[in-house]
Amino acid sequence: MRFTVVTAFPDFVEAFLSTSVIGRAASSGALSVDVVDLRDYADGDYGQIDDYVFGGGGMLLMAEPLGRAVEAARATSNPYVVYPSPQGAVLHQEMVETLAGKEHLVLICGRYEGVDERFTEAFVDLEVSLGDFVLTGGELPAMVLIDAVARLLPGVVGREEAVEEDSFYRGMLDTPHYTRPALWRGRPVPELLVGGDHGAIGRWRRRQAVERTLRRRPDVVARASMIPYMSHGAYVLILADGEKERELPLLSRACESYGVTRLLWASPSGESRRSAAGSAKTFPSPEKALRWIGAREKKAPFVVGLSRERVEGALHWSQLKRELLEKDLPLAFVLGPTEGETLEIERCDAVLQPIRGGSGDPGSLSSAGLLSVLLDRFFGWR
Ligand SMILES: C[S@@+](CC[C@H](N)C(=O)[O-])C[C@H]1O[C@@H](n2cnc3c(N)ncnc32)[C@H](O)[C@@H]1O
Repeated sequence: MRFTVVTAFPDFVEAFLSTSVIGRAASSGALSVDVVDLRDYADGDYGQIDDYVFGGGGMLLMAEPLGRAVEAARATSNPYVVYPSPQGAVLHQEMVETLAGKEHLVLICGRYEGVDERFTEAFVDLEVSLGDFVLTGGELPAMVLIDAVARLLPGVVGREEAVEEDSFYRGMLDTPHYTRPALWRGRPVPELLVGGDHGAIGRWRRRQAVERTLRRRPDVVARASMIPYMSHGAYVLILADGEKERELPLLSRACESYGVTRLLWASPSGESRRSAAGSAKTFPSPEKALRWIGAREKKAPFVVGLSRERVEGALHWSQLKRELLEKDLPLAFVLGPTEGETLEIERCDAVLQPIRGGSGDPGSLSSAGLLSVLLDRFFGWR
């Protein structure tokens, strides 16, 4: 992957490259960084790159030198141009992952009042902010972007799994970490971590990650997949009807894609539709299906109903997601019958608000469509 940093202060960026892990990765060839001096694209001997803001104010980087610098980068590739700016979208890990998929990033370092708006309109693909505060220049944000993107590239940081365990990689914050000594100023390391039971350590870490995310950044939970953090299985129970019977292969594929433990199929009328159920496990009634989950998990499942109609007390999915992570129980999503009959709410521990598209009509989505949206909200990650 290639980065081009366009800056009026190349020494600042060069110093970072000569000392950091990222700099070493650049010299080993894992990535390449060109630092471009904006003055090389200025007019005249003096190399003017900035001027006064029209209408009053401080200085601004001029559009022409910036435009020429990007055009020079474009002569060799088709780069994606990023302008770090306090007015951009606030940077987060998913954005970093998207940027890591580009072949060539050109990073434009603003200074003074920023850059001429016409340059942004004509050349910039994305404006990115580090947060709601103002720095003196874009060099630090450019270095932050290079660092965050580069550590996702193979061979840049030593142990690749470490990247996958970091905060936000799978949506949750990282677990707490400890090193020697095992007792420091009267504070011991959690005992389980010094024993060698890696299964128990894994479970403890996942639980810690969930608890600290719920405590510190509950907003992040909406973007995380629950599956890697659940101590029990996640089941989908379909209450059979004609539409779902036709859609069974799609329902089944959605469950597989999102890592559902088992798809269960129950006929509310009590008759067994074994022939229709395919890979799903068939039960003559929803109660029997839920009891089967309880016996398998050694704990009764938390039953969540999805209804197409508005039900009093129904929960928003993001609120329910936080509650489910807190409870850490086996989970059964129940997809109710399509028409007529409503899901028997008393069987459920919680009911979700209906999934609505822009038209506001949940009836226009197929059962497989509804299930996919539901699974993506709880088990997908962004
Ligand atoms: C002093 S700032 C300009 C601020 C600009 N007048 C404004 O209020 O939006 C100079 C440069 O620093 C960089 N910068 C400052 N704060 C930033 C932030 N929070 N995120 C990303 N870049 C930032 C930008 O490249 C910006 O052009």
